[in-house]
Amino acid sequence: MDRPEISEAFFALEAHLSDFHDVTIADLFTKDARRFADFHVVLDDLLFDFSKHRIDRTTLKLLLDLARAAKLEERRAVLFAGATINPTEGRAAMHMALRTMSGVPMQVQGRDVMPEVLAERHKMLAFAEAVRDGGLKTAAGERFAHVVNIGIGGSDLGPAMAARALSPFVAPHLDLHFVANVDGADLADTLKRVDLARTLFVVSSKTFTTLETMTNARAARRAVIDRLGEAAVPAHFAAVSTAPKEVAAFGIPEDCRFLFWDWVGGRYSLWSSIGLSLAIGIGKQNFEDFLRGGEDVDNHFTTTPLAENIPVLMALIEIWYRDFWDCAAQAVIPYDQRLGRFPAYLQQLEMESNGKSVDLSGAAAGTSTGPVIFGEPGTNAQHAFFQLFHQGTEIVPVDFLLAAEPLASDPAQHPLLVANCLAQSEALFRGRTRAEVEAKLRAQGLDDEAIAALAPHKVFEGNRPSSTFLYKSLTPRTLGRLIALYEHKVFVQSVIWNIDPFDQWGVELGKELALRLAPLSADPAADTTGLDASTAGLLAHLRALRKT
Ligand SMILES: O=P(O)(O)OC[C@H]1O[C@](O)(CO)[C@@H](O)[C@@H]1O
Repeated sequence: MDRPEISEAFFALEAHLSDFHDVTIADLFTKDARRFADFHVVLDDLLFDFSKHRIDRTTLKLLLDLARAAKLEERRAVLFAGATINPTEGRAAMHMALRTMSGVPMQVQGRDVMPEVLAERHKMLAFAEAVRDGGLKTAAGERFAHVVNIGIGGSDLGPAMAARALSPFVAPHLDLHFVANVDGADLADTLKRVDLARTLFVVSSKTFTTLETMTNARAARRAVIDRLGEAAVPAHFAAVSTAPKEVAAFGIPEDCRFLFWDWVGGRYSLWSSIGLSLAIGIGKQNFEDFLRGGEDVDNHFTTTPLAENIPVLMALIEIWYRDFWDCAAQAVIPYDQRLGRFPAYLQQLEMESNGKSVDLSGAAAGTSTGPVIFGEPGTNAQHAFFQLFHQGTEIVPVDFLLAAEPLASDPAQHPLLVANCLAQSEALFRGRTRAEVEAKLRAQGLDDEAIAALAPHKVFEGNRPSSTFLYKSLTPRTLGRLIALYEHKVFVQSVIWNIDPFDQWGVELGKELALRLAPLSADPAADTTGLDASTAGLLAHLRALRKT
């Protein structure tokens, strides 16, 4: 740690670790009757419980000292002022403007962007409504029944995740599909599920150059031409991009082109016209409610004291585990089936943002940065990898997400879901001691020898941390809130780690090498001299396999 501005706060936390050598989360609950009362925050109907953590009041104070030492409030002001917060790309990161409903001025590098944001939002939502209500027709004059979003990364994960999360709000006469992979199977399988004559393709790409998206878009265009004729293309394609010239060159008419701007990062773009396919599905009002959810969190993040600020607390607690307890992973487990793609969405948001090892000055970061994020819906995850959470040698902090009321599903099953979610977080921190295990086995009639053999396998160490997000139901507004909470968490962490969370240079090398290798993979006679031995060997074997 050679960052003078935060080293004192950092070393104080390091020293404080020893306070937990023989104190467990269960002990903290026993000692402090007010623990839940003081270790949760409410934002409207959403409750964030952070009481089941290896933290006490001193930890929180020291973590907040760390945040202040890193000048969190000042950096937050820079972010919201629309200044150049992403120096390696010379850009602002002003996705918050996209969910500003009031139209108050929002500056990007000194210019109010709200007029163009509102105009584009208006154009996109009017188009979405027209597709939805049948005002906009197919080439043959019919209503659209299928929308296929073609995009990858931030141009796919956001709308795909949200379309699934909000499926009860999607118009029943519309099916939303998402094609991302350059593996032709993705498009081929989707084309089997749609009626091409009633399908709108939305080509979503910030740059409109991404290999996967442009390959799939051209293939979809060929499919439309083969089946419906060239003249049908303008009626069956729309596009969302920051590159209007490239979109025009693809043959998409002006009224089906939707813009966003370079100050919107791909993984923050769901709030922009990239949400078009979602907006077609859920309609204008629900999409605006979704934006309101994001705006709720922007207001909370900018106006709430740090000690009660949910994204700040989320960030600091995760940093506590990452940098002081050496926890390399963080799980997100929605007990909400429709949030099934939320962990994948967060993987891009968090790992593309904070998966960095140099700081803003280009020097080694000096601390561990972003953890591995993963997750699956509960209860499925319980039957897959929770064994490791409970008894493995890794400590994996967990975020549980739970709705108080189900939407469009059998309410009789919901208490079981709730019980499982609460049971898991309780089991994780409480554990089961050797004495408890032995008493249980004895009650089952086992003798001493059998008890001695079995007991070690049945002990749960406990003291395993988790947070719980409990909300009324998974509405558009709730989803907007959840996403924005995680976005701002990522930003807070980047400030403490002093890294740029808005660039993603780490994905470039693989893209370059793929372009170099593509002709070698396509042409069996192409010269592989100069490749490393493994890559050359794999290509040779691939060529041999293709001949058999
Ligand atoms: O929207 P585009 O330009 O097609 O890019 C897709 C994705 O590719 C990345 O640039 C890197 O893989 C992501 O950040 C982005 O969301």
